[in-house]
Amino acid sequence: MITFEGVTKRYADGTVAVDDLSIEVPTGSITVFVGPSGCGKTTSLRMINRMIDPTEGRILLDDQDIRKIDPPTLRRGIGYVIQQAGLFPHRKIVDNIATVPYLLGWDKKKARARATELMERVGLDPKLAGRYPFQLSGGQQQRVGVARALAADPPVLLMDEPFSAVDPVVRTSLQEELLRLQAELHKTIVFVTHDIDEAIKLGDTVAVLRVGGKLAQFAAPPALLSDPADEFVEGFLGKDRGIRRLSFVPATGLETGDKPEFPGWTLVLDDDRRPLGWRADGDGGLYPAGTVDLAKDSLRAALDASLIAPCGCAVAVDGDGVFAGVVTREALDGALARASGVAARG
Ligand SMILES: Nc1ncnc2c1ncn2[C@@H]1O[C@H](COP(=O)(O)OP(=O)(O)OP(=O)(O)O)[C@@H](O)[C@H]1O
Repeated sequence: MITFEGVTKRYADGTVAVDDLSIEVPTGSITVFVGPSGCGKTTSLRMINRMIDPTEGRILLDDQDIRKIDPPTLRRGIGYVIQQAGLFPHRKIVDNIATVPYLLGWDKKKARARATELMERVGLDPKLAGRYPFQLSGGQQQRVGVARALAADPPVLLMDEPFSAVDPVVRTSLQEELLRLQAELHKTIVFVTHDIDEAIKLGDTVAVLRVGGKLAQFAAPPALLSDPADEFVEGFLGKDRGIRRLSFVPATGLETGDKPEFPGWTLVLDDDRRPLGWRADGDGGLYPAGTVDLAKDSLRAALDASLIAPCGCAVAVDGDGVFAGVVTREALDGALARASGVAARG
């Protein structure tokens, strides 16, 4: 756990970048610092690895005051990923990733073997190992940055806007890769972004900061969406909070009818009982079936599937895409009503 206790950072010119921040960053989960430009996100992050020292207050890492740990020792347990990866341009990819193992005195063979293993972990073709950073795409460079930060297996990972310099499609895949990695590795990750959607997608907990370095709210994404602390947080969260919140409500338990039909429509299944589409009784045309896997998808996905289907009825499938039932409108309406009831209660 990383604990901020009344942490303030005032720069020499008097700028208060962080103002009396007290939060607990839980071990093994992702905590996101989000807020507009200049609200003190990077300053807060860099105080964790002592690139910046607080003016007041203290930061504890697993109950130990980090001022009592010398910075090189502290940083050995903390990986650091920055925007545009910050790779060494004259070092091959494999040697960029092996930077910390080399510093720790690993022999070259072991360090390179670790680097190659990490390339696969972060979704990079090991054939790229001998290239230089300029020979990689922006997304690939970011993956190298993540691999480099993980090389010595630090328990803590600091990530400062790591995905903001790549296009939205690559960004989405990097975010998904991070979540997949985290499900395996369970690192304590502190992630800085100015993008609230990224914060909500990645964060187990989100700290919203306002300019002046004041904490506006510290909460899990569903709570943030259903119960923003004030107008600033509400405005920062933007529109469609209700719909976005449904992403956190599991679709498990939605009732289904077992007949592949709905008045006026028949669901066409292939030989393996996978839905092909809805056949209209009237014109005989085949229209798309919106499918949802109730075991793993959200209520938002179920609603979306029902809106895609021409008859307004989502089709449940199992993990192999095999027909598992038709989600009744009553079941969906009931689940939506329950979800909004929970939201209203906060
Ligand atoms: N070395 C410094 N000296 C004086 N002021 C600084 C210094 N570094 C940062 N600041 C100021 O502290 C405030 C917080 O900066 P910080 O970089 O932490 O914000 P941020 O939220 O990460 O911003 P951005 O999203 O734009 O990167 C800003 O007003 C910034 O101008």
